[in-house]
Amino acid sequence: MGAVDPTFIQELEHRPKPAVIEAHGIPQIDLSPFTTTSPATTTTAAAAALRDLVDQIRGACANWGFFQVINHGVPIESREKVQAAAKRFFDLPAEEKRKVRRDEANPLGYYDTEHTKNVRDWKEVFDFTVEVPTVMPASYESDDDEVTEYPNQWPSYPPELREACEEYVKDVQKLSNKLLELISLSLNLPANRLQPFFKDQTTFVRLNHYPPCLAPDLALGVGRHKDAGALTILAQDDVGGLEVKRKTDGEWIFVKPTPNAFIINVGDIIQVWSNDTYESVEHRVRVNSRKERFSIPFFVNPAHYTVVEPLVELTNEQNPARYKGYNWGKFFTTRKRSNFKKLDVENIQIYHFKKPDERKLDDVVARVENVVI
Ligand SMILES: O=C(O)CCC(=O)C(=O)O
Ligand SMILES: [Fe+2]
Repeated sequence: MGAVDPTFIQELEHRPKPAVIEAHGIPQIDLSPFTTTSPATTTTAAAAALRDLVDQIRGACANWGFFQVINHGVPIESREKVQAAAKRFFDLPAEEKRKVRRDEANPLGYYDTEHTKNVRDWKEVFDFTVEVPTVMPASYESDDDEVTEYPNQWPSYPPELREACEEYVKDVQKLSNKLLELISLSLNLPANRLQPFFKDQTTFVRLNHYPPCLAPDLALGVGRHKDAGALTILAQDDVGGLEVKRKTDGEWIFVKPTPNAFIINVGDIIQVWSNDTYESVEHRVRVNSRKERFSIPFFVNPAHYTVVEPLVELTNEQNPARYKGYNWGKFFTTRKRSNFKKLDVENIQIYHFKKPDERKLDDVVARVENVVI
């Protein structure tokens, strides 16, 4: 990427601030009580440690929507292999990378012109799915029931990329299952309550590369957004750039990299399942004039046919469902469509499925905060 094209330039109010505010208090959670024992623990001490862990998860999800985990069980070598192979891939000439370029029919593979909220992101990506095959609706049209398979497009160079990614997803998948169990427990649900939604999961992994940028004050690596899926398990390198919008005061907070930790954020689907007990949090990525940066989000997404709606156990007469159900596959394909083409319309959001009374309230909040939800 050369000089800064106007398509990358953020509106004044969305540009990164020169002064970085570092995160103090983003919870760091030690998963060892859960990674070394199973949830069906027997000893009293282990049971108490698990209860404490579930309390920490509840607090982090409710107050931040965002936390880091350590002692998560994913071997460091597994992550390092993907990072090294990703660097070799992104170092290739553009025409080589474009051999596995994504297109409208297959949104997996390489891509360098992604837009977030209609402004181009300063990044290039490589996407692949965890399940092979991954089944998705063939179109975003609500009356079209046809489905399609998304094939992964592995490059021939570097040859080790595919195996490194396949090993990595096996390890992160275990962490994903554990986190879903912990989140279920934290909502006072059985540990396996969310598991059935992921039988034919549409989980995918993205390798992000943010090249150095000549105008880090004007552009963003990824513009402000919330993750649409259930949960994101993010590995970031030691350069840093991720910023999270703090719930308490709306301030953008820099998430300082912690070696070998994963950053977990609650996505829109958990917000809906939990009927707003937990909220997905806006985040963005600033870029750097000198250093390139790599990150690897693992987007935990349910089966395409999942109707996403508040879980019945979490709603009652006093706390009625705040959302109408929506089809995950159709939601995803609608999003992809507007990513693909730079459409001058607002992207589909869970906000659009809020029940009328709730929506009115959100309109007021959005106006007060002056944000586009
Ligand atoms: O690179 C990062 O730190 C975050 C990337 C991100 O938010 C995304 O790809 O959805
Ligand atoms: Fe994100």
